[in-house]
Amino acid sequence: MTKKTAPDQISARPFAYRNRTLHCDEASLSTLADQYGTPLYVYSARQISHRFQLFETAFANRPHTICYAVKANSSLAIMRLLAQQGAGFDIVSGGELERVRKAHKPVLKKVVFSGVGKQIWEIDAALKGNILLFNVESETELHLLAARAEALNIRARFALRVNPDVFAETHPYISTGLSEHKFGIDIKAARSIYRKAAKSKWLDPAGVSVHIGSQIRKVDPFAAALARVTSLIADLRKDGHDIRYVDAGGGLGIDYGDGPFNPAHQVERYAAALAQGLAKETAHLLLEPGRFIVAQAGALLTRVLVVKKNGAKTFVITDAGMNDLIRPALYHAHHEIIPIKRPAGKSTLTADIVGPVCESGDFFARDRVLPPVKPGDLVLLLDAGAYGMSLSSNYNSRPRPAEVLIDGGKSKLIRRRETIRDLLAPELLG
Ligand SMILES: Cc1ncc(COP(=O)(O)O)c(C=O)c1O
Ligand SMILES: N[C@@H](CCCC[NH3+])C(=O)O
Repeated sequence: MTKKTAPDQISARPFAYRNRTLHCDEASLSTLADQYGTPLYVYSARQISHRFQLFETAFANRPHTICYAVKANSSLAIMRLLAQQGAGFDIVSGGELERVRKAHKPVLKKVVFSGVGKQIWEIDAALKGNILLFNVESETELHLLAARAEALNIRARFALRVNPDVFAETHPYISTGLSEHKFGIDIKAARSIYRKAAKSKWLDPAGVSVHIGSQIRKVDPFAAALARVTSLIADLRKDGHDIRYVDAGGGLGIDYGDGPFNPAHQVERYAAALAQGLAKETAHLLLEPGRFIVAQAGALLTRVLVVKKNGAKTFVITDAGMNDLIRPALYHAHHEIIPIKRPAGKSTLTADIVGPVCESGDFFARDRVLPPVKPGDLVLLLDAGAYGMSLSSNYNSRPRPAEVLIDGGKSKLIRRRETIRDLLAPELLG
């Protein structure tokens, strides 16, 4: 088991040079590449636990449950690590529910279920698992939930996920809290929907939830969204509903650049903003952080296959591609890229770092200045622990990477590398 570390004792990233070789905590990345091959996702259990504890500490003064957002990194081993620390989970599918069951079954009672298109089999499985809360995103879903609850003779605790119409100042693809987005229910319509729902004995209006987007660095939008939710809760109480939970969603951002970043400070500012929005509201607070917990704890280790020039441009082609880490292609996201062997001199190369996939969008960085590299060298893409492996695919029939967790100086394989046989297994020649 990972020991709890005091918030100020560890740096924002677990990757650092020791004797000129990059390590993840005590493990040499060059040794890991030899042992497990590349591309390889590497995570620090210590950093994940540390981030979780930062959240616990920042919210220690009020009743709360941290429901880690499974979509950020759905590894069973990482989920188990977090469950052992007391985490609940935010899920968005029947598949993620099954992951919770497999990682640590008793934690089903700390699960909240979000998502705009829940299907009957998913609702049934969650009702039977007696999860904590359904975050309902439409009236259609509310009717379906009531019908399934009646069919199974299980009363459903629910929160409406309200859309507060607050701008989250993040990439448009990952902003969710404006009325133009598909997520949630217009906050102005919520009160009357709770009134209607309360007429069904199969529905328990137990909470209100909100989630305004992801990778949000400024904390004011969280305060604004929560203030609107708090005022709704006051109205719902006047209407006689027994609201016990307020779900503030996830979305706290990290620093993907090379500047200084103080995670403890960031989560404290976030907690203060939520406290401001909640004012005197004392309902049990649910939090759904994903990225903040796992992004910087993980990185993608890859080997350079080719260095080539096309006209004026230099390309560094690695054995990882956009199918392994799609964030740069999808959002033009920035990931720092560093060599595993610390460079001796000061000379540099300006190049596009790209994968082998047959798409021009298959890049990790464009016109990036980095120390000279040659085929066979290892490089590391930082901050890839969230929305890396969980967004990976088999495009170009490429088996997905293996994953290792570094814990107490030891490396544990937590997902073996896929094989071509794995890829072809579900297919039928017809
Ligand atoms: C409902 C919900 N909760 C939590 C999260 C986790 O967000 P993040 O990883 O930004 O903390 C997301 C993703 O944006 C989400 O859609
Ligand atoms: N996939 C996004 C985050 C999406 C959050 C999910 N609601 C990212 O990589 O940054």
